[in-house]
Amino acid sequence: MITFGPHTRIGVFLWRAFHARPGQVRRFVLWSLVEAAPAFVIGLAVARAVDAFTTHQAVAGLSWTFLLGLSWIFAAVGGRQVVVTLATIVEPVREELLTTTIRGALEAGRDDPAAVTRANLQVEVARDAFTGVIGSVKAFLFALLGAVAGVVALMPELLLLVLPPLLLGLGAFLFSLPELARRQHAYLLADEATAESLVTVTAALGDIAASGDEDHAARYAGARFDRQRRAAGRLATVTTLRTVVLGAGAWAPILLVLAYAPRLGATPGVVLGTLAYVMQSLTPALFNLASGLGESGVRLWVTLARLRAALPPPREETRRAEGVHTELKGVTFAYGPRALPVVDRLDLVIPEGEHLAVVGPSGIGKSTLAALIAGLVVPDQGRVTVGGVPAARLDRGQRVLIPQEAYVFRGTVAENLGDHDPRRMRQALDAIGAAHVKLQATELGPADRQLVALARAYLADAPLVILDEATSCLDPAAEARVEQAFAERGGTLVVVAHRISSALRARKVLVMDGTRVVAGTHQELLAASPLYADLAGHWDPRLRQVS
Ligand SMILES: Nc1ncnc2c1ncn2[C@@H]1O[C@H](COP(=O)(O)OP(=O)(O)OP(=O)(O)O)[C@@H](O)[C@H]1O
Repeated sequence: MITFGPHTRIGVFLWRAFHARPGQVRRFVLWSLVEAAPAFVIGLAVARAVDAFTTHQAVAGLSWTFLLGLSWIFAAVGGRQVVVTLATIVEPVREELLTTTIRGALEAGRDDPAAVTRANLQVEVARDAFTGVIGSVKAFLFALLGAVAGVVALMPELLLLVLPPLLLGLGAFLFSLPELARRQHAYLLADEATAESLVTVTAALGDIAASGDEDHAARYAGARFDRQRRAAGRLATVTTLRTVVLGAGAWAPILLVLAYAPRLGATPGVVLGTLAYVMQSLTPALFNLASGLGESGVRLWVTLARLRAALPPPREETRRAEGVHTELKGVTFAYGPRALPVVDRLDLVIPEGEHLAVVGPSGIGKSTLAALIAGLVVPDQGRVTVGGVPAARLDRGQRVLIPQEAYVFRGTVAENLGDHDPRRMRQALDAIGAAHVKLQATELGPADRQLVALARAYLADAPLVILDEATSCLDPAAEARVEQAFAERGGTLVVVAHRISSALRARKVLVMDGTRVVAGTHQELLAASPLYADLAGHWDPRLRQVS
C-alpha cells in the first residue's frame, strides 16, 4: 500500500511504488532485458562481422549482421511489453496522488474553486515525469549492462578505457543534481511571480493610467522580470557545467579506445565494436539519463513537493460514539486570533432525543454554533463532545448538518438520495413534504433541490441532525412539515431557526444574544429574555404574551 500525505518523504514514496509491486517490477525488468538485446549485441555483432568480412568469411559476417537485425525485433517486442508493465507500476501511483490531492483540494477548496483542477493537472505532470524518470534510468542501466557484458565478451581489458571516464562523468552529474533541482525550483517560483505580477498589472491598467502610476507599476513588474532573469542565469550556469562534464564523460572513452585499444592487441573489429557500444548505446543513454533526471526528475520532485505542501494536515481518526448526548463545556471560538469571539465560554447540554431551536439576530453566531456541534470547526478553548467523543472526531455517519443551500449533484433525484430501496426513498420524500418530487427528475427548482438534500439527510440514519436555516427557502407550512418529519424520525434535532415558528415547535430554545446565551422553553424565555420576547413579538404580537 503506497500512501501520500503531508509528511510523506518523496524518495520513500517513490521507492515504495516499486516495493509494493514486486511481481510487476520483475516483469518490467525481464521485458527490459529483452528490449535491451541490441545494447548487448551491437558491439559484438559489429566486431565479429568486421573481423569476418576482413578475413573473407562472408557467411559468418552476414550471420552476425542478421543477429543484430534480429535483436532489434526482440527490442520492439520487449519495448511494447515494457510500456504495458510500466503502466501497472505508474498508474497506482497516479491514483494514490489523485485521490489524496483531490480530497485535500476539496477539503480546502471552499475558498479556492480552482484547487481541484490545479491538483489534477499537477498529478498528470507528476505521472508523466515519473514515467520519464523510470524510462531514462532503466534505459541507461540496461545500456550499461549490455555494454559491459559485450565488452567483456570482446576484450575485458577495454572496460578500463570505457568505464572510468563514463562513471566519473555520471558521478559528477549526480552530484550536481540537488543544486540543479534547487535552481530549477527557484526559477519556477520566479517565473510564477512574474506571471502573477503581469496579471495584477494588466487587470489594473485602467486605474494605473488614471492615477499616473505607470512608473511604479513598471518597477513592480520589472523587479520580478529581473529576478527571473537572474534565476535563469543561475540555472544556465549549472546546466552548462553539467553538459561539459557529461560531454567529457561520454567522449573521453572514444579517444581512449582509439588511442590505446590497438596497442592492447584489439583487432579493428573489436575497436569498432567497442566504439559501437560507446557511441550507439552508452552515450545516447547517458544524455538521455541526464535529461530524464535533470528535467523529468526535477519536475517530479518539485511537483510532488508542491502537491504535498497543498495537502491539509491529516484528519484525526473518527470514532463511533455510544449515543449522541452532546455537551459544550467552556467553549470559546473566534474567526482568527485577533477577532472577537463569536462564542464565548459557552456551556450547553443537548440530551439524547432533544429538539432544540437556536434563535438570535443575524450574524450573532448561530451557524458557528451549529458548526461547532457538527465538529466542522474546533473550539479555541473548551470542548464539544457527542456521546463522549470530541465532535470533530465523531464518526461521520452519526451526524448530519444541512446548511441553507445544500449541495445536490447533477443526476436524478434517486442518484442523489443514494443507494436505497426506491420505496424507502419515496417514503422519505413523502415524509418531508416532497411527494411531488419524482425519483427520476433531474431538473429541480431551488426549493425542491433543498428538499432532496433534506430527504438525503432523513434517509441517512444519523442520530444527530442539525438543520442550519435549511428550510429558509421553503414556505412556513413546508418548513413545519420538514421539522415535524425530522422530530418524528427520532434522534436529536438541532434547528437553527429562520422563523420564530421553529422555536414554537421545539422542546427547548436557545437564544443567542451577543455572547450571552439563554436556554429554556418558549414560555420561560418570554419572561427571561427580552430579546426573545422581542423576536417573538416581531413575528406575531400574540406570541409576546406570557401564559
Ligand atoms: N468563515 C468566517 N470567517 C470570518 N468570520 C466569519 C466566518 N463565518 C462567520 N463569520 C462571522 O462570525 C459572526 C457569526 O456568524 P454566523 O454565520 O455564525 O452568524 P449567524 O447567526 O448564523 O448569522 P445568519 O443568521 O446571518 O446566518 C459574523 O459576524 C460573521 O461575519
